[in-house]
Amino acid sequence: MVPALLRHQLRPRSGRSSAMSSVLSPGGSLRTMASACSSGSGAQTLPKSPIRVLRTVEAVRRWRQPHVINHRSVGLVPTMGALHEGHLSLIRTAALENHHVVVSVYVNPAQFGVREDLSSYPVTWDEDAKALAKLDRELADDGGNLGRISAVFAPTTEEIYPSGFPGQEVDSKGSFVNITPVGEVLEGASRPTFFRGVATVCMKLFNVVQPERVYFGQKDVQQTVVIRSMVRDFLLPTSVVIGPTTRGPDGLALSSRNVYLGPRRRAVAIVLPGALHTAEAVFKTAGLRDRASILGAAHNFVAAVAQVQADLPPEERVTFEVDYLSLADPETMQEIDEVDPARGAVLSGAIKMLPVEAPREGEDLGHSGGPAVRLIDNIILPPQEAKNE
Ligand SMILES: Nc1ncnc2c1ncn2[C@@H]1O[C@H](COP(=O)(O)OP(=O)(O)OP(=O)(O)O)[C@@H](O)[C@H]1O
Ligand SMILES: CC(C)(CO)[C@@H](O)C(=O)[O-]
Ligand code: BAL
Repeated sequence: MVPALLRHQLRPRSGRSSAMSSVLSPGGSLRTMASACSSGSGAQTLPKSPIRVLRTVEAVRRWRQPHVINHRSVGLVPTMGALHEGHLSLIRTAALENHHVVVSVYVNPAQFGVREDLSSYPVTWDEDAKALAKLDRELADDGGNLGRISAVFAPTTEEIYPSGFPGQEVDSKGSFVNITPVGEVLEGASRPTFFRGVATVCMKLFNVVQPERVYFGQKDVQQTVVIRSMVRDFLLPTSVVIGPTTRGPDGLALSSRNVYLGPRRRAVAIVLPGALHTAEAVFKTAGLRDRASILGAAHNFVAAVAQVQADLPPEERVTFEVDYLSLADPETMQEIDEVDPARGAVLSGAIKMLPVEAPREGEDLGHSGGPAVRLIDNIILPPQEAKNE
């Protein structure tokens, strides 16, 4: 059987870099968002655009109702804003397949650990609004699309968590959705409240928007497995569509958090896709299937890059730590010793780019002064077709 994750891969598109100019705090973003919207006909819209901005659960439900009656399909693209070409590619796919596309923009506190970057997470509402308006015009001009961006759902935390601010501690009480064991390994091991927060907010977004289809990026591969499991196990009436990872010209996966890197660390961050590609080649080109050979190649690649950096003077050097390099089953994300050709596998990794130890004068260290940045990436090793005898 071909695992579901692998059946939904789309062809990759290349992307632009994700430089974000205006960076505001989450609180500031809401004020900016409100003032950035025009409200000529009563409903708020993005500037110079027909895209509605819906801020409440009730407003989404009111907007949604006639589309249920008229059998118009809705595709939801959940995001945390700071939009880049990866997000836009998901929206393009959603517009091909649905009469209406809803993009949610919400930095969900429940998925950030207490010591994570909730307070500095990049918020670029003005740029996001412009990117969405521009994309919507592009979608309208292209006759091949079924729909356009009909609405942005940008709720407040009061709307999404009516019982109060969600707990960020592992033992917090509250109404949470837990998807285990898939949510406990890899990203879940490093970020113990992460998938609880993701599953909880996605359940809420799906309940509010009631989309026929939801769109997620392969960049966050374990998240796609968690969401698929949630949809299956809670019998949710929505289809999960996975879009390919959009990369910069250097091969680095686009990510809102790349803005933290600054040029020096960005140049070295490609160690992660490099390691995964090296491991992929062991499987694809050398034809080896065992864990030691595949992941050994990735670890050797990383060690070689780390050595090059260690030999540089501190004002040129970049340091990083490998969180994990993994070879896992595509349906469960559990580690495997050997790739089963009928199932394929997911090669994934996470690295922490450490702060620059000796900044040069005037050096651009990245957003928020260049804190440690955790980056993730993955490559799918697809199942091999059975040969016809
Ligand atoms: N490079 C990418 N290619 C395709 N999809 C992406 C890419 N980056 C993010 N996505 C998808 O966009 C959706 C929203 O992601 P999110 O807003 O967290 O952006 P992000 O770039 O992943 O941010 P972060 O840096 O916090 O991980 C998710 O489904 C995510 O997988
Ligand atoms: C799916 C998501 C929008 C939930 O907050 C987030 O985890 C993300 O952006 O990948
Ligand atoms: N794209 C995943 C969101 C997060 O890391 O919080």
